[in-house]
Amino acid sequence: MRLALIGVGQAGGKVTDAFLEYADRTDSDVVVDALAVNTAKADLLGLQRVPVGNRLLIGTDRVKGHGVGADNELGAEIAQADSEEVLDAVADIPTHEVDAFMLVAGLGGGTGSGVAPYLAKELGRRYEEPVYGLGLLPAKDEGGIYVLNAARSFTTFVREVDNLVVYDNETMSGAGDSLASGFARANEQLARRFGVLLAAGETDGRAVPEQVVDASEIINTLACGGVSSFGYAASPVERKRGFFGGKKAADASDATPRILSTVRQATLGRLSLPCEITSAERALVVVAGPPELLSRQGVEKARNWLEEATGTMEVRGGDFPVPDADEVAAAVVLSGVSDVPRVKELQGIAIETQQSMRELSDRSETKLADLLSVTDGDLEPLF
Ligand SMILES: Nc1nc2c(ncn2[C@@H]2O[C@H](COP(=O)(O)OP(=O)(O)OP(=O)(O)O)[C@@H](O)[C@H]2O)c(=O)[nH]1
Repeated sequence: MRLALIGVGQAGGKVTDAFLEYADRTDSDVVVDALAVNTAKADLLGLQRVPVGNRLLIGTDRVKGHGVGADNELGAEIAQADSEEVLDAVADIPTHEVDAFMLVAGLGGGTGSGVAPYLAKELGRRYEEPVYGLGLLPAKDEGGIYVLNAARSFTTFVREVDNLVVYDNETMSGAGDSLASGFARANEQLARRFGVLLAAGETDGRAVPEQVVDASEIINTLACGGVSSFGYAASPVERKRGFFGGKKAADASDATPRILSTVRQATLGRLSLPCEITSAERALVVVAGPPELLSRQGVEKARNWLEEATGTMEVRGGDFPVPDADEVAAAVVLSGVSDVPRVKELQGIAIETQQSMRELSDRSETKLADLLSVTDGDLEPLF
């Protein structure tokens, strides 16, 4: 599947950069073109891969290139005022080569969270290709304003995209990491996991899959709309070196159980958005690895297992042979999930935050009035 990627806000831009880095590294052409949209000039300057001409600074008359400071209502206003600029840049993308648009945004901030849903709406109106969102939820310790932003943006974004794939920053591994290195690793993992899925149908002819997962399989999986979660797991393959240093074929005796256990791990392990898997409407599984380890029986068994585990009949799947790969990897998409405790939790905290912000603002007004009121005498303001 070939994407036009639009990273919005700081997180959106960084994840887009990571996708481009992955595509370069693996010599894959899953990203047809990529744009980065931001209200903060510094964030755009910090990007490494998005071409300079594809970095769009919007809202300069309102925020002078300094970002919206986690105010996603302002982000949404700027999107409404300046979206033409972005849509003009999208018009330069060769859309005949594009299977879908994907908007990437951190939902906790102000720019990505406010601008991405509006762009989704406009793209949906103008293009036939599906418009997907990749939304990043804030981790639990990020604070009330981020959670409130995320809850409001989530509701709007889901409504405007054909499917919202969610990555919860709470699932980021690496407790001892600095924030920057934690994000960098999470972004790299995101790009790799998506990369396997997207590249599966874009074979370069070096190794042809038995069951191809092409763009239409992904589009049909996501066509039920709503929210998606994805999982990934990999099992390392031991390989001996041949006489001339090349890699020998891997031992294929345990190919079927290996595929099955990797797919189970991808589904039951840490999902990008933890959810009740039986609430999924559709599912997709891609098994990637050295061709000699991609047994047809293994892929079929894995698909049957996924059907049973999720209780859905609509499970698509296939293989993605990668000669010389050092692992067998499984990428699983659970589409249209509806039992997601984390979203309910987020909404609960958001409502509380909203309420206390209102109370605090009312109280501050009264306190200021108290502070300014003079009891003994009269103080005239200057004008
Ligand atoms: N996964 C991931 N999440 C990130 C990254 N950077 C920031 N975030 C998350 O994104 C949210 C903040 O969004 P940003 O993208 O920084 O904010 P913004 O959209 O640029 O908006 P403003 O800074 O308010 O103008 C927080 O919830 C962070 O946890 C990143 O590189 N990767």
